[in-house]
Amino acid sequence: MARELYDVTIIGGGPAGLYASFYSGLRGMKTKIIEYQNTLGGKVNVYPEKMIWDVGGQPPITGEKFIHQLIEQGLTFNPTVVHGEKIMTIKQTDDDLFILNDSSGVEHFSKTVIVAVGSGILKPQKLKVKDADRYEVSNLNYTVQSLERFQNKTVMISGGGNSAIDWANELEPIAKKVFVTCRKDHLSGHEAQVDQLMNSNATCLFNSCIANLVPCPDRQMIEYVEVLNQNTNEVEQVAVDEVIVNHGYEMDAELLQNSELNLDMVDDYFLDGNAMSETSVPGVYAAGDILKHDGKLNLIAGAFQDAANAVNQAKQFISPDANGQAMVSSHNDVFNERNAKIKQQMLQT
Ligand SMILES: Cc1cc2nc3c(=O)[nH]c(=O)nc-3n(C[C@H](O)[C@H](O)[C@H](O)COP(=O)(O)OP(=O)(O)OC[C@H]3O[C@@H](n4cnc5c(N)ncnc54)[C@H](O)[C@@H]3O)c2cc1C
Repeated sequence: MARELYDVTIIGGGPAGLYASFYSGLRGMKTKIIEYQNTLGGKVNVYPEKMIWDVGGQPPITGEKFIHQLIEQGLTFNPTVVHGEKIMTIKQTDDDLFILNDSSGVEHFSKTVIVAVGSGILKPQKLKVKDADRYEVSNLNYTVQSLERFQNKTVMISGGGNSAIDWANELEPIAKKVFVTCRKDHLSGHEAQVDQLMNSNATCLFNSCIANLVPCPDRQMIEYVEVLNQNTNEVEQVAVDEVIVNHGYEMDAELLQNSELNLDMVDDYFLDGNAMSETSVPGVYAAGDILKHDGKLNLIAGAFQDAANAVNQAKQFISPDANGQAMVSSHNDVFNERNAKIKQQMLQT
């Protein structure tokens, strides 16, 4: 089969990858996105019912609606989308093209690459307690797919980071009672969220962890959680309806470790880049959670800026005379026809 060459291939279809796809279309680049999951949206799929408040100009919106908007925008210029394939390696040819090998053995050819793999393939860190996996089909949760499930329930959340705090704050007003068990003597999250939680009716059990899950008589569900206080060695039994575990994600670093490129890394996982989204390999750019640089903003808003910078760099890598930045969208010819249509619709309503 003849190889089809793309200007840019984006690995990862989360917020960074989808915005990069929009922006590269805006810059007239032939674009492909390759996503391991069968759905786009990245990590936001972990929190479809959480309200997102901190994307500029965007009123509070659920994760699910936000994903729809991201996808609609990301596919504006009809990029090629490959679902359900994991990119295993990236290599560079003698004529300075990139070949990306996917898990089915297919090779993808590209002039530039944008790595937007976030925290890699999402694998939640499991609760390391005897028989925990048995309750994954009943009341042990690693994600919150529906708030309704927790309404008027007693919920034990294990974890002291941003995700655990976010879920505790989301669930506290609707649950009967929220407990948070945290190994440290403090919560490690954004100040406002920590303050909100500490001033709520949720009970935070510090210096403690889940030591044991006690099942109902039929052994199908967790009835009690045994919480161990690591300072006193006392064990408290808490009756629960649901348990949520937020111990972070295992980071799948295979792609960058297996690739035959001299990519500089941070902490053996992240790409050590700069504020222009460049990596140590010309032609390979990065955006979103995978990229570290001095001005990094670890939010969706930061992923968007990285993505636009990555695309602008990729454009100049291919065409050194191209502008360093795209024009603002209202001045961009590619939108003329679409703007006219939208204005016509506005006049008709
Ligand atoms: C519970 C929770 C709540 C959050 N709330 C907020 C919030 O309110 N506001 C905010 O701004 N941010 C929030 N965040 C952070 C935000 O979700 C991330 O910053 C954002 O998703 C990063 O986008 P990304 O595209 O870089 O990575 P991701 O969203 O992680 O997407 C990366 C994609 O790459 C794919 N991928 C990985 N490896 C490969 C491979 N080898 N081949 C093919 N595909 C691959 C993955 O499957 C994934 O779909 C929250 C995060 C969590 C966990």
